[in-house]
Amino acid sequence: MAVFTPVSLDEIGTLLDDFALPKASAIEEVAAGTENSTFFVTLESPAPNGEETLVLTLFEQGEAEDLPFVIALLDRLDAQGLPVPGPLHDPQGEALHTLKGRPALLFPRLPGEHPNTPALDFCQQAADYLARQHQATADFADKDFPYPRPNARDLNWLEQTHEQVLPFLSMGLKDMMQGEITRYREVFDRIGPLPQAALHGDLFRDNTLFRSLPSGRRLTGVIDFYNGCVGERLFDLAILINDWCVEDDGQLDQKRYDTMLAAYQAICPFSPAEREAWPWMLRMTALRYWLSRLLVVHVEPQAHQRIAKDPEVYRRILHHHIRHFGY
Ligand SMILES: Nc1ncnc2c1ncn2[C@@H]1O[C@H](COP(=O)(O)OP(=O)(O)OP(=O)(O)O)[C@@H](O)[C@H]1O
Ligand SMILES: N[C@@H](CCO)C(=O)O
Repeated sequence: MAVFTPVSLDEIGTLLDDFALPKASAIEEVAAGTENSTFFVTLESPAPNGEETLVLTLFEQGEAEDLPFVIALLDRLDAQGLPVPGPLHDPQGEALHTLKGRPALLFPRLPGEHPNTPALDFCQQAADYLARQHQATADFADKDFPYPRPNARDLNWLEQTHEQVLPFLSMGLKDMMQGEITRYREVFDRIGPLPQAALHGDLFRDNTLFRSLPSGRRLTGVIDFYNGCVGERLFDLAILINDWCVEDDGQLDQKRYDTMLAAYQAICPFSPAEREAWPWMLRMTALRYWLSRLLVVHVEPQAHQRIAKDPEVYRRILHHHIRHFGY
């Protein structure tokens, strides 16, 4: 289940006219994805930039006010030559339109497949990409940057939200969650500010595309920037590593971990504060997903029609990090 708002060929025709694009010959609902309605749109003839298939996304989660940030971020990364779907702009320069009462964006369809097994060359390229994104967007954290979007899933959010899931946890897990959050506050207040940039905010394997080319397997797409925000670079790197380097039983794959840390730090070396914060950030982002998944399962299952992912996976990852990195 991924399309919450169906769209017909006639309905998309109006939108394509607004972008001065050729008509659509086919529209296909995309089955993956859990938050927005996504379609592949085949054009009758190639668009002026050569695209023959576009992606149409209708935003279902009421985040329209955040889309100018996402558009600015994708425009920047696209201009830097990073493998992201730069949103299409109409002849007036506007990317954001409305279709069926929903905010709508059109993107090029990037080639490639989501990687199931995170082979080392995939890990290296994903971490290299993330460092390049952070390097290209340090100015997004400037106070007067025109599109502010603070991290909505940071420590403040953990502190404010976690009580909602406590009734659904055993005594032991309740203590663990509360104890962890208290410790994060102590540690991060003591360490002080960390370098910031524009974050992807959710760089899981299923938000990347890879393709086999004559030159080898290449990262051809990074997608789903809707958790994009300004925040601490380490927060993004820890999300990446927790998904790419940890098995579902919570065990860390040391080779993948070393590969990703080395690839990231080749471009964005850790500051002393980041070195100290790193194991805590791995724990905090594991707890961030344990909590967000618990919220979807227990607190807000109907509110957003969202498809629940297993919170236990991230509970196990957090347990691993606590054992592995200690206090
Ligand atoms: N530009 C693109 N090029 C190729 N495929 C794309 C593109 N954008 C989206 N897709 C495909 O559509 C699927 C859903 O897109 P997306 O991840 O943005 O949706 P979502 O509902 O926000 O999902 P989730 O938050 O669960 O990852 C992706 O998994 C991918 O297969
Ligand atoms: N990547 C998220 C879902 C999309 O926000 C998760 O795995 O919980």
